Amino acid sequence: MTIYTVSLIGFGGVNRALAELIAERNETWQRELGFGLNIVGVSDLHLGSVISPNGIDARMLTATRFEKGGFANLSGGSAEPRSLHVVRSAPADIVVEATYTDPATGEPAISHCRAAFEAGRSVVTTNKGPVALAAAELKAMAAACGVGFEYEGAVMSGTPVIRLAQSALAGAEITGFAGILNGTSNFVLGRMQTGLGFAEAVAEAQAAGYAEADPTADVEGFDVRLKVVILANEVLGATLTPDQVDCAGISALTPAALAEAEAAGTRWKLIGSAARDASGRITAAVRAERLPLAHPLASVSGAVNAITFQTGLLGDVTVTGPGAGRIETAFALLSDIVALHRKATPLALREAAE
Ligand SMILES: NC(=O)C1=CN([C@@H]2O[C@H](COP(=O)(O)OP(=O)(O)OC[C@H]3O[C@@H](n4cnc5c(N)ncnc54)[C@H](O)[C@@H]3O)[C@@H](O)[C@H]2O)C=CC1
Ligand SMILES: N[C@@H](CC=O)C(=O)O
Repeated sequence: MTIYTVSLIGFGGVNRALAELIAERNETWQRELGFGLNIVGVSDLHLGSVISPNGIDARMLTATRFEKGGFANLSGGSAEPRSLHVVRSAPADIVVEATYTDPATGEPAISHCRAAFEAGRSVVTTNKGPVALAAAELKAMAAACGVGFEYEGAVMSGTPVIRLAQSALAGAEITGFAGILNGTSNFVLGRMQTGLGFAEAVAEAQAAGYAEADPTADVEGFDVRLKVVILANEVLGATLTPDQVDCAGISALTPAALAEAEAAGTRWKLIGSAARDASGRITAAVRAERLPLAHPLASVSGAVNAITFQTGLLGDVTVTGPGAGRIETAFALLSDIVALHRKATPLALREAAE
C-alpha cells in the first residue's frame, strides 16, 4: 500500500478541508485510490509551523482550535510559520501549496514551489499565482528535478477543466473559451439580484470561504484574469501574461442595474474569455456582459462556474460545476495527487493492486 507524506503550506480554508478529508477518508482512499496520505508538516502565517516525520494526526489538527502561534504547543512545533523550512525539511513526498494568491507577484508560492522541487518534492497547488505567472519555468524545473507539478484547482476549483481540456479534449481543436470563472463574483451578483447590498453580499461570500484574502481580486476581475491566462497558456498554447488581458469587474453594478437588466430579459455575468483567430493571434478579456436569459451561462447561479470551449471537431463543449468552496477545492488537490499517483504507478501495477 502506498502512503504519500504531505506538507500543508497554508492552513486556511482549503488545506484545513483537505486535512478533514484525510481524517475522514484516508482508509477509503487506500482501498479505492491505491494510496493514503500522512501529514508530516504544516506551515501557516498565523498558526505557526510543525514538523513531525512520523505524522501529525489529521483529526487533532482539524478538531483543535489553535490560537495565533498555537502550533508552538505541538511536538516539533513553532510559533513561526517557517514556510520554506517546512518545505525543505519536512520529509514530504508532496508539498500542498494553498497560501494566499498574490495576483501581482505570485509569491511566496512561487518560492515554495522552487524550494519543493529543489528538495525533490512534488507540488500540488490551488494557488493561481505560480500557475499564471511562472508555469513554464516551474514545469521545466519540476521535470528537471524528476517530480510532479499539478494545479487543477487553480481554475474552477474542483471542476476538472484543465485536465479535461488537455486530455479528454485533446485533438478536438480548441480555438477558444468563455466562461464564468469566479465563484465569489457570481455569488455576489445573485445575492444582489435579491436586493442585498454589494458589501453584504461580499461578506457572505467571505464567510462561505469562497473569496480571496483580498476580495477585490474577485470583484474587480483580477482572479478571473489569472485564470484566463492559465487556460489560454495551458489549452490554447498561448504565452499570455496578465497585463495583456483587458480586465474589468462587477463593482460598478448596482442592484438597480441588475434589476433593470432582468426586466429587459437579460442578466449580468462576469465573463473571462480567450480566442485564437485564423492568424493564430490570441485575444483575451475579462468583463461584465449582459447575457440574454436564454444564454447557457445566464442560469449559472451561486458559486457555480461554467466554461464553454469552442472546438473545431465538436463545436461548443460546456462544463459546469463548483468554482469555489473549501471542500470542493480540497477535492482538486486530491485529484492532483491521484494524477501524480497514476503517473508514478504503471497501469499494470495499479490493476494488479485493485
Ligand atoms: N477558497 C476557494 O474556494 C478556492 C481557493 N483557491 C486558492 O487556494 C488558496 C487557498 O485558499 P483558501 O484556503 O480559501 O485561503 P485562506 O485565506 O483561507 O487560507 C490561506 C492560508 O495561507 C496562509 N498563508 C499565507 N501566506 C503564508 C505563508 N507565507 N506561509 C504560510 N502560510 C501562509 C494564511 O495564514 C491562511 O491561513 C488561495 O491561493 C486561493 O486563491 C483556489 C480555488 C478555490
Ligand atoms: N475566490 C475564488 C476562489 C476560486 O478560485 C473564486 O471565488 O472563484
